[in-house]
Amino acid sequence: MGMLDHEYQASSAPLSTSEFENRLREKGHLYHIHHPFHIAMHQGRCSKTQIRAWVANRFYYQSNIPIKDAAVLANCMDQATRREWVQRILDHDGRGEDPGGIAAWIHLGEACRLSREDLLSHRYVLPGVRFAVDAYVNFARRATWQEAACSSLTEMFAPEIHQNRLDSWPRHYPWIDTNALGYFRKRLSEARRDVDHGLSVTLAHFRSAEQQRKALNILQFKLDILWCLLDAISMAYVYDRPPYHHLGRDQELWSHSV
Ligand SMILES: O=C(O)c1cc(C(=O)O)c2c(n1)C(=O)C(=O)c1cc(C(=O)O)[nH]c1-2
Repeated sequence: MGMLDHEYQASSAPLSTSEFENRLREKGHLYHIHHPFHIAMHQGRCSKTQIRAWVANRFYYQSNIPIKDAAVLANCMDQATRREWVQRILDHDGRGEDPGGIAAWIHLGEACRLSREDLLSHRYVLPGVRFAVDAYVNFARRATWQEAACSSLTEMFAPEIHQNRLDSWPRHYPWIDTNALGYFRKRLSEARRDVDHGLSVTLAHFRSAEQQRKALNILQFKLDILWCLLDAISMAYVYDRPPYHHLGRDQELWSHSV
């Protein structure tokens, strides 16, 4: 298992809270910010088709985050936690005057010349992306709410990736209206707030050495999901191996309706 070995070694002494937090944060070296597709995107090496493919596929993740958070609420008997957690659903679905994150992502899609219908139909969602995202939602359905809170902690590493996009996209992809990057701006503060809550739940709940190892493995599972998502996109749009490529294709984006 190479670099992951330490998570499986039996040890009975729990880490101190700060050591445990450090170990969770060290997982940042496996964040998808280091995936070759993301590096190419930040360096301006993505084609318009590759950007469109990423935006259309990532929309499936966006669409499922509120479903995932509703599953967390459904498993949580603690009213104080629900009061705080429900904000995550409102962040994405919006409320009152606030159109929310899903609407902001659709705006991004339209700026990339994808229609609302292209996004909402999920017609460009690759099977590998679907499976990875569904695994996250299904995990939140079956896990305890504290385990699900722990799985959201990849967001510790998200502000940096959103900031990178805000910094590099206007330079590299001037064909995308910068007003459409509002989603990334919005997430900078929302992700920090989510992490404060998710981290306090995780540090308080996972106390024994065994539980701490479990938490680290849950975080690894979530890192795997994000990494697999980009692997699926790379397979189709970098290596030109979309599903059923033996049939050939005559369109810009792979679509499940072919
Ligand atoms: O753009 C990204 O790289 C990225 C990563 C993640 C993440 O680390 O899970 C989230 C988001 N964005 C995001 O926008 C978002 O709303 C979000 C919610 C969650 C979660 O696990 O509850 N992760 C993420």
